[in-house]
Amino acid sequence: MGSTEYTVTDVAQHNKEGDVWIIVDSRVYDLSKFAQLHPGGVAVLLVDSIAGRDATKAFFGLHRQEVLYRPQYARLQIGTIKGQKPQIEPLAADALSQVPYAEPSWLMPGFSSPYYKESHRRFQRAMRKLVNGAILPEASACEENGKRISQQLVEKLGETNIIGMRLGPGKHLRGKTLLGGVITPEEFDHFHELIIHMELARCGTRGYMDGLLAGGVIGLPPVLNFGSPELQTKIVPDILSGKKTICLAISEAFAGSDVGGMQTYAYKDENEWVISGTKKWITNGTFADYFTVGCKTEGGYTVILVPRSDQLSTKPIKTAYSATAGTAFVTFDKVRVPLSNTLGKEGKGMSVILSNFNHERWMILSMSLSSQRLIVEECLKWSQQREVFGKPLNAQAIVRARLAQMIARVESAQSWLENVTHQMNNMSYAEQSDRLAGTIALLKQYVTSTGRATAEDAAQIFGGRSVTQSGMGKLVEHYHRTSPYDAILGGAEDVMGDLGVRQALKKVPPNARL
Ligand code: HEM
Repeated sequence: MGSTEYTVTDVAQHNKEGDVWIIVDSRVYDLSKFAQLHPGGVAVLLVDSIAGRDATKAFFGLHRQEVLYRPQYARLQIGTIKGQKPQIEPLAADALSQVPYAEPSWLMPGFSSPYYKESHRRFQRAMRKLVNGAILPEASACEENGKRISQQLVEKLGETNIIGMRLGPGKHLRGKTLLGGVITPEEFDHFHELIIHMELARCGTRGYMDGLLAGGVIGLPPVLNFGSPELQTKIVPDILSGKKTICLAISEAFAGSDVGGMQTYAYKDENEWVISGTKKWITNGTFADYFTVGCKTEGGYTVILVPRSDQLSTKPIKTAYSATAGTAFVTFDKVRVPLSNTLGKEGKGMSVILSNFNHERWMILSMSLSSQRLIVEECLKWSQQREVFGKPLNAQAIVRARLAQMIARVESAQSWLENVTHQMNNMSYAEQSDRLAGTIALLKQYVTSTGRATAEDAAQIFGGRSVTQSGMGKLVEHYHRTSPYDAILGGAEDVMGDLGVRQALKKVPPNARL
């Protein structure tokens, strides 16, 4: 990157084929050789309004600013315009977006919140820095190439105790150093956990977010809540440190939201379970070392912890999102595990499975909402920088009307989510199962259905750019393609709505009358 200072007149001399300079945001670029390689073609760079001119507006109408920071393009900069300073700079790794509604209100200057304390602010800053520095680059690469999360990053998640924190507060965090010591285990609550989920989702890489050990967030709690102390001592430390991974295996081709339809069967042989059957859509299943498996057993259902073995095989399932999630079809062929691997009481597995759903759904909807907010930010920025019919896109009333709906959706869901999170902080696990299952189901339905409405609005605002996987609309394309996942995983949207209402109806007093 050159540091020479030029005048606008100097740049204007370089305005023909083989000798093209342009200005973008006070930086001078020599495109003479690059023009022939330009992905947008050479001709667009040679027109009178571009070659030798300030092309800032044209550039930002067609490219994301990150293009300028890619090393192969950054070196095209030969200097700057004398007396001018760049106005468009990348944000620092821990910085907050200044775009209204791009951050939840508790992070916006001048706003306060009854829920968040100083420890949450410290934690949020550290988490954002970690996500932008250590996670986002790998997330973007893996989302595209389909490779699983690197072992190096898994271990970093272990070392910072993010793996443990994503399970929520509890004794598994005792004595641990959280995110380099930025907060103590005693301070850690569900709002810190919410921050982790929401910061991670800002990567805008839905498949990778599942690949980032989401299987453990749903597969390990049954071990922590229902496994014997001996079993916990044997497997939990390795999982929390990132040496081993675990996933949850409940759904089957025979049973999705109707969990009771599962056919994977376990019978007892002396002091072992013998398990046969199949599981489908198992997140992280392609690489997990342990499987928390829902089985039909004599007289009911039982949840059993199953280590990977020769009798357990996994194969990848191709899905609409990235293979980095490790979505698997799992086959159990007379797999034998000790009876001591039972999680909870034999025959009482359904309550283990159902109570586990609340935290899973809360995590999914938190991440889904954060992804939705990212799309609101994309649309606010784009509607400002994109000019159509000689005016910014947001000069159109219909665009502003869509933005109004989008903002209202994320803000209302955020308030509801923070209320639910506050309740989680003040209820035991059993109380949450009893009192929050319906509310969380309704909130999940709300977030995922509004998410798809937002995806549609964003697609209209981005037009053709919303259907290409690179360029200006890449996050919108991704969200539009992957947001329906959240409406299915952890319980289909329609079932969520129904569950929420049925739970409420159960509690309508029999003597209630108008
Ligand atoms: C520093 C100067 C420039 C660099 C490094 C650059 C680089 C790129 C890259 C990498 C793409 C592929 C799409 C993407 O990744 O976003 C692209 C596309 C494009 N560029 Fe440039 N470009 C530059 C300047 C310009 C200018 C001044 C124009 C003015 C008209 C222009 C017009 C286009 C067009 C029309 C496309 C295709 C956009 C699309 O498919 O939606 N580029 N450019």
